[in-house]
Amino acid sequence: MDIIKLIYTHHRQAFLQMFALTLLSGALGIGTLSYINHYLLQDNQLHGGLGGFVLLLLFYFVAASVAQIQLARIGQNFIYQTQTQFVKRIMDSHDAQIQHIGKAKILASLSSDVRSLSFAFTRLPELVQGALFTLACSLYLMILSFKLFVVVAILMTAMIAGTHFVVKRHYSSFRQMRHAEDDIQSHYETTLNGHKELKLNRFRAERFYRETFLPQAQMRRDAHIQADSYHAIAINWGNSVMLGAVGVIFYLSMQYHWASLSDAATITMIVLFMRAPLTAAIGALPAIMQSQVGLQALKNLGLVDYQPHFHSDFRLPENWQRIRLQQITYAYPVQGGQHFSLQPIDLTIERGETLFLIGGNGSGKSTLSLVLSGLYTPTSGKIFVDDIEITEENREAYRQLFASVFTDFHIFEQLMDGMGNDVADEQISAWLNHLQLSDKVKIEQKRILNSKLSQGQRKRLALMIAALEQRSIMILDEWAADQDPQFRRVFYENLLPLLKNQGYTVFAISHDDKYFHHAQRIVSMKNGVLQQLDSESAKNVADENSRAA
Ligand SMILES: Nc1ncnc2c1ncn2[C@@H]1O[C@H](COP(=O)(O)OP(=O)(O)OP(=O)(O)O)[C@@H](O)[C@H]1O
Repeated sequence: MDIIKLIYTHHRQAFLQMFALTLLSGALGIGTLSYINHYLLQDNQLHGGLGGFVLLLLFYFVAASVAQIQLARIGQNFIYQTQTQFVKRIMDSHDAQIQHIGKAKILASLSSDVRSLSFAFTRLPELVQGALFTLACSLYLMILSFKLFVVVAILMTAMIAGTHFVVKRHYSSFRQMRHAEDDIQSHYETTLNGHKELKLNRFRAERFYRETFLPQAQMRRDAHIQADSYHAIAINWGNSVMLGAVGVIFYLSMQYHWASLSDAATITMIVLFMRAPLTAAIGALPAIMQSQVGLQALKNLGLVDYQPHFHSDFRLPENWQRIRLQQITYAYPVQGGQHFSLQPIDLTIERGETLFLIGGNGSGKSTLSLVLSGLYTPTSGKIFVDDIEITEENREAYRQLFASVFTDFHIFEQLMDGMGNDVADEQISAWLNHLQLSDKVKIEQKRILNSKLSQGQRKRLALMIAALEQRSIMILDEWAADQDPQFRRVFYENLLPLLKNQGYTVFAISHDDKYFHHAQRIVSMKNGVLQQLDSESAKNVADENSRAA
């Protein structure tokens, strides 16, 4: 199974430890049974054997407990590793891939697949223990009575074959369940993100609930019931065969003298002793199969492999002078028969300039800013920093030149500069002043304490966070769109010049034609085609866009 291979390849030490511990507790269990048969079931040895028996029992208790505790420790470490590595892999994956997969699928994987993998790992010892116990017990049985061993082996084969038959059906239920999980996660998100709309329109709420959500929830419930039913059948089939074996052993021993009474009692004990681990092994199968489905779902996400480091060794010159885009294109994957692509773009950005990108809705402005920042890898064309071409080796270092406020920005409460160091309190209060947030935002130990602000205020906070990073180039995607007219003016007339004076290169997407004269240079985007403009033609483009709107 892939899951066992994965654990063995990536967690070999833990797996071998677990195997050895399981073996030890199994061997001690069998040893105890053999002791009972050899000493306690023989009348003449009874007195001499009791002390040794107590010692052996004590040893079994201590060793089995230590093994179990150790197994729990290994299991929890595995869960910790799986969860933390998954989050790091999300961080390292390409932004375009994350957008393509979608939040709902990733969250479903985090909550369902990572958990099922971890759960399988903790159940794996039971499977291994069950298999080892069965093997060891069979060997011991063979020594006691070969004929009874053959009978038990036939019954066990029937049991395993029956279980296998049921388990195969079980697997398809898991695949159905996992499929429903993605949809349900996305419906949870819709319920929370669209809460206001659903509250205001109860008919929409009712239709969403009845027509979209309930069918998926029902499908998941039915698949669960089916899976649980198969599981119950497998367990009870196993139990029944084992109990049947006890009856058959006594019957054959008493009626046909295949074994003495004491051997029959020991064989029965062995069979009953085997029952618990074997039932546990069968019980572990669903978790292991579920993890197999989870493992496939995780693979399908296409995240990059786990890397422990955060930084590449590559550094670009801090005093770079120009960034040059040469024949850059970017094509989104085809969706519903349509797909947008940037046409070959040539653009040079000089260090320290303030450049505006304008254009109508859907023309490709945000796409270009994402390509420029290195978050999207161009489909074709080249990017140069001075004369250094940006490739896979230095793309990570290239991204470190940028700070941004995109339209879907996130506010991180911890304030830091672009190298991850604390920023001076004076710088923080200066930016709070510039952004007229001093009375609104409380900061303690370089942490923002109240980020529950209006949308316009949150965007000001995002600008402060980006500015404090002191990266050489700043991308602002329609930053002023949520600002009131007074602060919009402050932004264009005071803040942009301030950023320029502080040495920032600003790449701003803007629809505010009133302020176009504050740009040193304006470029316009139309249907993915980029055009350089003077401020007069920029005004004409803006007029055209507003007439079209
Ligand atoms: N993740 C995506 N997958 C596929 N197509 C996309 C994706 N994101 C955007 N697009 C398409 O790319 C085109 C350009 O989108 P983009 O967001 O770059 O436009 P924009 O100029 O920034 O628009 P706006 O002014 O409305 O923000 C749009 O037509 C859109 O349908």
